[in-house]
Amino acid sequence: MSARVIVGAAILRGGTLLAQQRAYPPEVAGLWELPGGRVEPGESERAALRRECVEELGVEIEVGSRVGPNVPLRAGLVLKVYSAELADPAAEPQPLDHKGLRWIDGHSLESVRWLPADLELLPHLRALLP
Ligand SMILES: Nc1nc2c([nH]c(=O)n2[C@H]2C[C@H](O)[C@@H](COP(=O)(O)OP(=O)(O)OP(=O)(O)O)O2)c(=O)[nH]1
Repeated sequence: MSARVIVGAAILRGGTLLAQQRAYPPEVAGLWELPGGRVEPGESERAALRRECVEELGVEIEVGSRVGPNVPLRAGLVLKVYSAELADPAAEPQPLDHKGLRWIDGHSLESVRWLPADLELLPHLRALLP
Protein backbone atom coordinates (compact mmCIF):
# COMPACT_ATOMS: atom_id res chain seq x y z
CA MET A 1 0.00 0.00 0.00
CA SER A 2 1.32 3.48 -0.80
CA ALA A 3 2.07 5.93 2.01
CA ARG A 4 -0.76 8.16 3.20
CA VAL A 5 -0.13 11.78 2.39
CA ILE A 6 0.02 14.75 4.76
CA VAL A 7 -0.07 18.04 2.87
CA GLY A 8 1.43 21.28 4.16
CA ALA A 9 0.85 24.80 2.82
CA ALA A 10 3.72 27.26 2.53
CA ILE A 11 1.45 30.32 2.58
CA LEU A 12 3.34 33.43 1.47
CA ARG A 13 2.36 37.06 2.05
CA GLY A 14 4.54 40.11 1.59
CA GLY A 15 7.79 38.16 1.77
CA THR A 16 6.80 36.17 4.86
CA LEU A 17 5.69 32.58 5.49
CA LEU A 18 2.83 31.53 7.79
CA ALA A 19 3.63 28.99 10.52
CA GLN A 20 1.34 27.59 13.20
CA GLN A 21 2.24 26.35 16.67
CA ARG A 22 0.94 22.94 17.70
CA ALA A 23 -1.13 22.72 20.89
CA TYR A 24 -1.10 18.88 21.04
CA PRO A 25 -0.03 16.09 21.47
CA PRO A 26 2.24 16.92 24.43
CA GLU A 27 5.43 15.64 22.78
CA VAL A 28 5.17 18.23 20.00
CA ALA A 29 3.11 20.96 21.70
CA GLY A 30 4.87 24.30 21.24
CA LEU A 31 6.62 23.25 18.03
CA TRP A 32 5.84 24.94 14.72
CA GLU A 33 4.53 23.47 11.45
CA LEU A 34 2.92 24.48 8.19
CA PRO A 35 -0.87 24.54 8.03
CA GLY A 36 -2.26 21.31 6.58
CA GLY A 37 -3.09 17.73 7.48
CA ARG A 38 -4.15 14.37 6.11
CA VAL A 39 -5.50 13.91 2.61
CA GLU A 40 -8.80 12.04 2.89
CA PRO A 41 -9.56 9.06 0.62
CA GLY A 42 -10.75 10.30 -2.78
CA GLU A 43 -9.62 13.87 -2.09
CA SER A 44 -6.95 15.62 -4.17
CA GLU A 45 -3.89 16.99 -2.38
CA ARG A 46 -4.78 20.56 -3.35
CA ALA A 47 -8.39 20.14 -2.20
CA ALA A 48 -7.15 18.75 1.14
CA LEU A 49 -4.95 21.82 1.62
CA ARG A 50 -7.82 24.19 0.89
CA ARG A 51 -10.08 22.28 3.32
CA GLU A 52 -7.47 22.20 6.09
CA CYS A 53 -6.82 25.94 5.78
CA VAL A 54 -10.53 26.70 6.16
CA GLU A 55 -10.71 24.37 9.20
CA GLU A 56 -7.48 25.51 10.87
CA LEU A 57 -7.19 29.15 9.83
CA GLY A 58 -10.65 30.22 8.65
CA VAL A 59 -9.30 31.40 5.28
CA GLU A 60 -9.43 30.35 1.63
CA ILE A 61 -6.12 29.78 -0.12
CA GLU A 62 -4.93 29.49 -3.72
CA VAL A 63 -2.57 26.52 -3.98
CA GLY A 64 0.54 26.85 -6.16
CA SER A 65 3.34 24.44 -6.98
CA ARG A 66 5.17 21.74 -5.02
CA VAL A 67 7.98 22.83 -2.69
CA GLY A 68 10.91 20.53 -1.86
CA PRO A 69 10.97 16.74 -1.78
CA ASN A 70 8.50 14.26 -0.27
CA VAL A 71 9.52 13.95 3.39
CA PRO A 72 8.88 10.54 5.00
CA LEU A 73 7.26 10.83 8.44
CA ARG A 74 6.59 7.87 10.69
CA ALA A 75 5.82 4.57 8.95
CA GLY A 76 3.27 4.88 6.18
CA LEU A 77 3.07 8.70 6.13
CA VAL A 78 4.71 11.19 3.79
CA LEU A 79 4.68 15.02 3.96
CA LYS A 80 4.24 17.00 0.71
CA VAL A 81 4.39 20.79 0.73
CA TYR A 82 2.82 23.22 -1.76
CA SER A 83 3.29 26.96 -2.03
CA ALA A 84 0.10 28.97 -1.48
CA GLU A 85 -1.34 32.46 -1.14
CA LEU A 86 -4.39 33.82 0.64
CA ALA A 87 -7.29 34.03 -1.82
CA ASP A 88 -8.15 37.38 -0.19
CA PRO A 89 -4.86 39.09 0.73
CA ALA A 90 -6.69 41.21 3.30
CA ALA A 91 -8.07 38.18 5.16
CA GLU A 92 -6.45 37.51 8.55
CA PRO A 93 -5.84 33.82 9.38
CA GLN A 94 -6.93 32.78 12.89
CA PRO A 95 -5.41 30.01 15.06
CA LEU A 96 -8.69 28.05 15.29
CA ASP A 97 -7.01 24.75 16.22
CA HIS A 98 -3.51 25.82 17.27
CA LYS A 99 -1.69 27.75 20.00
CA GLY A 100 -0.65 30.55 17.72
CA LEU A 101 0.29 31.81 14.28
CA ARG A 102 3.31 33.69 13.08
CA TRP A 103 4.39 35.31 9.78
CA ILE A 104 8.11 34.51 9.46
CA ASP A 105 10.67 36.33 7.33
CA GLY A 106 13.75 34.75 5.77
CA HIS A 107 16.03 35.89 8.59
CA SER A 108 13.91 34.24 11.30
CA LEU A 109 13.21 30.96 9.51
CA GLU A 110 16.10 29.06 11.10
CA SER A 111 15.40 30.21 14.66
CA VAL A 112 11.84 28.84 14.75
CA ARG A 113 11.40 25.51 16.64
CA TRP A 114 10.00 23.48 13.74
CA LEU A 115 8.73 19.89 13.82
CA PRO A 116 11.67 17.61 12.89
CA ALA A 117 10.35 16.74 9.41
CA ASP A 118 10.00 20.42 8.53
CA LEU A 119 13.70 21.05 9.20
CA GLU A 120 14.48 19.09 6.04
CA LEU A 121 12.35 21.52 4.07
CA LEU A 122 13.94 24.73 5.38
CA PRO A 123 16.32 25.32 2.43
CA HIS A 124 13.37 24.98 0.06
CA LEU A 125 11.19 27.30 2.17
CA ARG A 126 14.07 29.79 2.44
CA ALA A 127 14.23 29.92 -1.37
CA LEU A 128 10.62 31.20 -1.44
CA LEU A 129 11.45 34.23 0.72
CA PRO A 130 13.32 37.42 -0.24
N1 LIG B 1 0.06 19.90 9.10
C1 LIG B 1 1.34 19.53 9.22
N2 LIG B 1 1.64 18.32 9.76
C2 LIG B 1 2.94 18.02 9.86
C3 LIG B 1 3.97 18.90 9.43
N3 LIG B 1 5.17 18.31 9.68
C4 LIG B 1 4.92 17.10 10.25
O1 LIG B 1 5.73 16.28 10.64
N4 LIG B 1 3.55 16.93 10.36
C5 LIG B 1 2.92 15.74 10.95
C6 LIG B 1 2.26 16.01 12.28
C7 LIG B 1 1.13 15.01 12.31
O2 LIG B 1 1.64 13.76 12.71
C8 LIG B 1 0.75 14.89 10.86
C9 LIG B 1 -0.33 15.84 10.50
O3 LIG B 1 -1.52 15.34 10.83
P1 LIG B 1 -2.64 16.32 11.38
O4 LIG B 1 -2.34 17.76 11.14
O5 LIG B 1 -3.91 15.79 10.89
O6 LIG B 1 -2.35 16.11 12.88
P2 LIG B 1 -3.14 15.33 13.95
O7 LIG B 1 -2.10 14.72 14.82
O8 LIG B 1 -4.10 16.29 14.54
O9 LIG B 1 -3.93 14.24 13.10
P3 LIG B 1 -4.32 12.80 13.47
O10 LIG B 1 -3.02 12.00 13.39
O11 LIG B 1 -4.90 12.87 14.84
O12 LIG B 1 -5.30 12.47 12.38
O13 LIG B 1 1.91 15.27 10.11
C10 LIG B 1 3.61 20.16 8.87
O14 LIG B 1 4.45 21.00 8.49
N5 LIG B 1 2.28 20.43 8.79
